[in-house]
Amino acid sequence: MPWKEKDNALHRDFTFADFRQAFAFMTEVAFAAEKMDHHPDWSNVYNRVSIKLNTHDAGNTVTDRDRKLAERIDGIFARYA
Ligand SMILES: C[C@H](O)[C@H](O)[C@H]1CNC2=NC(N)=NC(=O)C2=N1
Repeated sequence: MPWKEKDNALHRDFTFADFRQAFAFMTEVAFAAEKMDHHPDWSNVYNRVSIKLNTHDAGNTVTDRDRKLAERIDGIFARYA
């Protein structure tokens, strides 16, 4: 799973064919985040999405909730590759 753990967070960047694909991915991730009540710190520039995950309630450190959301994000991304 190509996430980098750095500065108490998981990081991964994603690239898509175009903006619409990137935004469709973000929409699916948003629903997964809502379902888990665990939300990403992310940015989007055209066809690129950068995601950072940590747990605010644990003092902005990496917890299993972040690892679980990262897995779900990878599963969603696999359908865009
Ligand atoms: C009130 C709400 O349930 C909490 O703020 C949830 C929401 N989403 C969250 N997302 C993340 N990344 N960390 C949290 O601690 C967290 N807590």
